[in-house]
Amino acid sequence: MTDATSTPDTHESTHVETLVIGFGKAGKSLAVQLAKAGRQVTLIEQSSRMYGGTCINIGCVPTKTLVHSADVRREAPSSPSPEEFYASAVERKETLREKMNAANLAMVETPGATVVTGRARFVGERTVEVTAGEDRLRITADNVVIGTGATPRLPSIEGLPENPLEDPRVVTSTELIDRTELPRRLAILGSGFIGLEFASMYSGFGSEVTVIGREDRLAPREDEAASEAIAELLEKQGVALKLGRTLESVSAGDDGGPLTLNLAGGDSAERVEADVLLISAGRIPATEGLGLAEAGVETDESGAVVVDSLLRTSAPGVWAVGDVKGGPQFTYVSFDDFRILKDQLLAGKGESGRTTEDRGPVPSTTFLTPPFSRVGLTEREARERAADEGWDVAVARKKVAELAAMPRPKALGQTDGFYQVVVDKTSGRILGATLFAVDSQEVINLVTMAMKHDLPYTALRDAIYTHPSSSEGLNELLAGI
Ligand SMILES: Cc1cc2nc3c(=O)[nH]c(=O)nc-3n(C[C@H](O)[C@H](O)[C@H](O)COP(=O)(O)OP(=O)(O)OC[C@H]3O[C@@H](n4cnc5c(N)ncnc54)[C@H](O)[C@@H]3O)c2cc1C
Ligand SMILES: NC(=O)c1ccc[n+]([C@@H]2O[C@H](COP(=O)([O-])OP(=O)(O)OC[C@H]3O[C@@H](n4cnc5c(N)ncnc54)[C@H](O)[C@@H]3O)[C@@H](O)[C@H]2O)c1
Repeated sequence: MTDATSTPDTHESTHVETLVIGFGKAGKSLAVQLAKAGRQVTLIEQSSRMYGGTCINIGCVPTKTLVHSADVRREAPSSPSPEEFYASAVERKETLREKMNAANLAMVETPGATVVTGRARFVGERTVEVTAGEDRLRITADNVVIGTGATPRLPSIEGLPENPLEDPRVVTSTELIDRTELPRRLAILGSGFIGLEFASMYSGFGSEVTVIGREDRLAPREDEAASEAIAELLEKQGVALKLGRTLESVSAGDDGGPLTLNLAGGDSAERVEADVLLISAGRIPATEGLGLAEAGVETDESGAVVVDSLLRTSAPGVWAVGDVKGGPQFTYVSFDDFRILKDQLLAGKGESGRTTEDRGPVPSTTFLTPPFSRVGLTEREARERAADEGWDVAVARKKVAELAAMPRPKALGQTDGFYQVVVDKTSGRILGATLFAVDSQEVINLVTMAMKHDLPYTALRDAIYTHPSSSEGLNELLAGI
């Protein structure tokens, strides 16, 4: 086999040192790093459209490209028409996706690394069969890394086909962002990361958006004030929220007309008409049909590959990285998994022996406008644990509009949201932060860094920040403690 992209040859078989299944963040980073270190690695990806994985093709980057376009539209809604604007935004997204896909492939096309395009399935211990059309390739390996990611959870919905995506009016995020027609009425089932980001984004593009959430409030793990602030923002953007509701059934008709969604819960049954229904009900580990039992790889009840803190599975010489192992589904977690594995596979080269326990607090951002960012504990969680931990919990909270010494949001005309930092006054320790503001996807990393390195809140309070910036709000906010 050569160091080039290939599709499987009929019934060929080969042995490699390291086999990586899935061209995602962890998989590709590992393949490149191993090859650079003079190792032989084969990377299998089921679709050329997915070179580079979920994040760059159907996830983070294309969606945030569209979020940006939607923000531009919100600012200047006059011309062209919403439909034309949206079609050009999708084209812009697609141009970037194609470039990034090609750049990712080029990055892996390096001596020592081989990309095989086909679907992998274990047929024995550290033995995989790759299928592409009629062709089959059997590969045995010393080390196997499973990085197949996750796929959308598709609940069965009365009135829709068993696979709801067979109805062209029903989509997941993957299909929706490829369509150049702007849905006039978009209903969204699920109010997690994708549900909220798409609600904000499509309202910006000009769709009439309805979110159906089964919990009584948005982001139910957050403090109530945060849930209320998110709801207020979305309603201000024109999004209709149907919370504490379940989708009982859909009257679909087969004339291609609108869907009627029948909701239960709340005070009374309700109907919502929609041209497109987006299902964003979570993503499940992509292990179906992977033959894990034949490889001796254990999975849990959700289908996730069970791993230890070194990401080792129950099968010797087999690891799992990224979304497929369950837990938080973020590109940066997948990248950290790569670090953990690199240390093991390059052992003896002065690497540090990182484990999942070394991660420290992991932040997140939901890309609303403005973005909603979180790290560590909420106020409620901190107060619940205060007695046991001996914390004297203090909370600094200010609306963005009231942070007098932070003019950047005012300069951008975007003063929605708030800053909140929760601390233990006795030790000065930062317990958590909720930043719902312009630039919060950046500022949250600053707070995370301080938490990871046990800096007291006074370090953030007394730091010198550039001006005008969104970090400097921490000077004023934390002075209030
Ligand atoms: C709409 C959306 C928006 C998101 N936005 C963000 C965000 O803003 N920030 C963030 O951090 N995260 C975001 N995420 C989550 C993030 O994309 C994932 O957590 C991350 O990409 C997972 O990477 P991974 O390494 O697990 O594998 P993936 O990148 O998912 O790659 C797995 C690859 O394996 C391939 N594969 C699967 N099965 C097989 C098989 N049997 N044989 C061969 N190949 C196979 C797949 O085709 C895929 O390319 C988003 C996700 C979605 C869906
Ligand atoms: N900005 C980001 O970092 C970002 C953006 C998008 C996606 N992601 C990642 O992608 C993953 C998938 O996103 P998601 O929004 O699909 O999942 P999610 O887990 O964030 O939210 C799922 C939502 O669907 C609801 N739900 C689950 N089952 C349901 C059912 N049967 N019927 C109705 N509702 C149901 C849940 O209550 C929840 O509100 C997330 O976990 C996240 O880690 C991250």
